[in-house]
Amino acid sequence: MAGEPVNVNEFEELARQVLPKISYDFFSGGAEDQHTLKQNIEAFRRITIRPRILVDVSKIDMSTIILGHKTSAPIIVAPTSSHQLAHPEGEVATARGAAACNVIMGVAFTSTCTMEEVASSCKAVRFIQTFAFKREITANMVQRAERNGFRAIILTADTPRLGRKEADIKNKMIAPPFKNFEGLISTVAVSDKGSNVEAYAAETLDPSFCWKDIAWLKSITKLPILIKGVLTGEDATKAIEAGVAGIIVSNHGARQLDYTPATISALEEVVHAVQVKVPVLFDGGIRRGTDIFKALALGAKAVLIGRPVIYGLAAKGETGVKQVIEMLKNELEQTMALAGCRTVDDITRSHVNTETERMECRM
Ligand SMILES: Cc1cc2nc3c(=O)[nH]c(=O)nc-3n(C[C@H](O)[C@H](O)[C@H](O)COP(=O)(O)O)c2cc1C
Ligand SMILES: CC(C)CC(=O)C(=O)O
Repeated sequence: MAGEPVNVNEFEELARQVLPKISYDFFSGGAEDQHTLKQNIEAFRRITIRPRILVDVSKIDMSTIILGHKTSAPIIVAPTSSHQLAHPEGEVATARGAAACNVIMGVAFTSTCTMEEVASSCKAVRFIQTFAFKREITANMVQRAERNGFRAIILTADTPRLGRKEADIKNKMIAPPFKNFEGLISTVAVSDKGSNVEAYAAETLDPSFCWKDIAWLKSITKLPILIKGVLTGEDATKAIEAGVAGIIVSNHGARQLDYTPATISALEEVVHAVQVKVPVLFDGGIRRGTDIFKALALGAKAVLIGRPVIYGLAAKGETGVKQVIEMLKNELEQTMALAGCRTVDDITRSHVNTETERMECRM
């Protein structure tokens, strides 16, 4: 690619050039046929924007408040693992990039820098992400999150076991050391059969964890809990009953169950079930400011960005993370101006048309 990247897709190309194939495959891949992986992006293309003209857009304000924290834009860095496979400074560089843009940083417990290292590296508002781990691991995570100033817990609930990413199996992907587990689990044996990430999962996850166990998690922490991986109205209702502080509509970047819907197609069902009782956040396939605009129009309070941030990190470290977030912010600002929305609250359902409305027009 000639010259500097002008959009986040071009950062993916830069990352592909600098990363070893095994790492690029790990970051970019999805489960099995990767049908949902493609749909997460394709489904955005089927939504059109209904702009309004002659609105005073001389000043655009993208700021918003998420769980009481003011951010410069409705953008959160999604919790993703293994950042040192992308860049030696790992999650510390990512968090600094997020802090520079004044957006919230999601830190995966399966990070390659420790929670403590990330916490002391920058002033970003940080949320810690955990899986349904065995209880002793969760209890340790909660204590450390509270001690280190994390502001919320993201419970990723779509992973009772690991999705099958066939590229990782073929490549015999070796997970980097997940330092937060030190002292909590025995050293994970390297499997010669395929990805050793599975060995980690088997040793740490508790597949019997279910809705009633959220009461236990709530009993051991004062931090608000966001539940990540909700794709249906039924589960959104259960999440509200369980008393979560927010819901993240996500299919884990299409890395868990293939043939789940594109997340943007599942968003409205969840938003309707939630009835504004808690904020609904969204991730999966956001590559443009127009995608953020569409997700907000369909009811999301903010979006999480996964792979583009990793690609920025791989290409240029902290600077790349910052550039990716700034690009998305600039594109959102441009979209808001051209669609006639001065603030994020001005973006409404009537600013987009989905396939459903287009079908109705034809009838
Ligand atoms: C390489 C990679 C690692 C991930 N690791 C985690 C993780 O540790 N915990 C988690 O909840 N989600 C994880 N995710 C999912 C992201 O949080 C997010 O849901 C997804 O990346 C959003 O889709 P996008 O990549 O299209 O933006 C991971 C995603 C990727 C691509
Ligand atoms: C270590 C893995 C379980 C991280 C993850 O969630 C993923 O790779 O999708």
